[in-house]
Amino acid sequence: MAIEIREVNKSFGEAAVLRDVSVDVTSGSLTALLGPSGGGKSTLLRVIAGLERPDSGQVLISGRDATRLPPQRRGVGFVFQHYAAFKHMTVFDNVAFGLKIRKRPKDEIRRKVEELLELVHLDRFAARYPAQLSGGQRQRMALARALAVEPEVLLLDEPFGALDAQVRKELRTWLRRLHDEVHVTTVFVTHDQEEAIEVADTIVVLADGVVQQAGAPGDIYDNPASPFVMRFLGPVTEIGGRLLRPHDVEVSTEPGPDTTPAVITRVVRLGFEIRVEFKVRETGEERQAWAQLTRESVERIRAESGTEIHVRPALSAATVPAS
Ligand SMILES: Nc1ncnc2c1ncn2[C@@H]1O[C@H](COP(=O)(O)OP(=O)(O)OP(=O)(O)O)[C@@H](O)[C@H]1O
Repeated sequence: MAIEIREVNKSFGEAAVLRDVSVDVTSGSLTALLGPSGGGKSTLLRVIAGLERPDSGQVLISGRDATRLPPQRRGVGFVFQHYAAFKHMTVFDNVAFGLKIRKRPKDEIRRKVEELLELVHLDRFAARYPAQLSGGQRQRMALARALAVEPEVLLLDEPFGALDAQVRKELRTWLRRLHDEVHVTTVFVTHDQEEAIEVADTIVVLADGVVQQAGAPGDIYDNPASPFVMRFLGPVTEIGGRLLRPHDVEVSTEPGPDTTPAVITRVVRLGFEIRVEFKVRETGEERQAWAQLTRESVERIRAESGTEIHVRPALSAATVPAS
């Protein structure tokens, strides 16, 4: 089910939180709303859900104007960061809840819940209570509960936000796989660019209430529309007044066309990749920059502190003006 957000504006008092936001979410896709804190991600998700009414603009779900529909008539399921499970109910009953209030036949409920618990790898935990689950298991239960009523759209607000880094990583891989199995149109909010790049088909970068860029993760990473997006999506360094990815810096011991002289200040070995920090002298000023190199290239140029080098953006590098 496709979602179209058309020129949505939303203010709280004087503060404009969404400004002319237009986003297309393709049917069956997994879309990340990515951006810094306070950028408007949750508000946009709540507008899609029907929990906030936009001041102007439209939300179309499957081509139908849903702007004024109440949440329960939009066919959307939600999972929020601090998911409130029913503590007095077992995992099975938590997942069955939405089906019970819809008065589905008992047999159907059992079949459905068992199938979902298997899908989220909680089949062995059906009889437990939420307090007896780990944080990651509880989030998976929340997803199973949201999926139980077969929503056409699944909205996840920082679904793994409260969990530690290791569990987050496991759950993102798992979410991707789950999505590949069930194909429900999913929109999730995250401020973690790695999470967005790894999981999503499409990333919408939202900051200051404005869509800064939208596209496939690879496109946004390689062709950022602005210095802001470039910095937000990954590491950057600056050479010759341009921002580029540190793995796109070419380092040589000889000067060449368009190279800038530099002196290595530090070599940091992080496994296969090596971070080479250097001082560049440009227009009479000294600045720090760095390159991410492989072991081979570091050996080739005999990089160590004090080595004189010449740097330039690789020919294939995507760069944006630094300011
Ligand atoms: N109900 C509300 N009343 C007043 N201001 C609000 C309300 N909801 C959100 N805001 C403000 O709107 C702005 C955007 O908030 P929102 O939660 O959408 O951002 P976000 O990008 O999701 O941030 P975070 O990652 O911190 O959750 C913030 O400045 C916030 O304080």
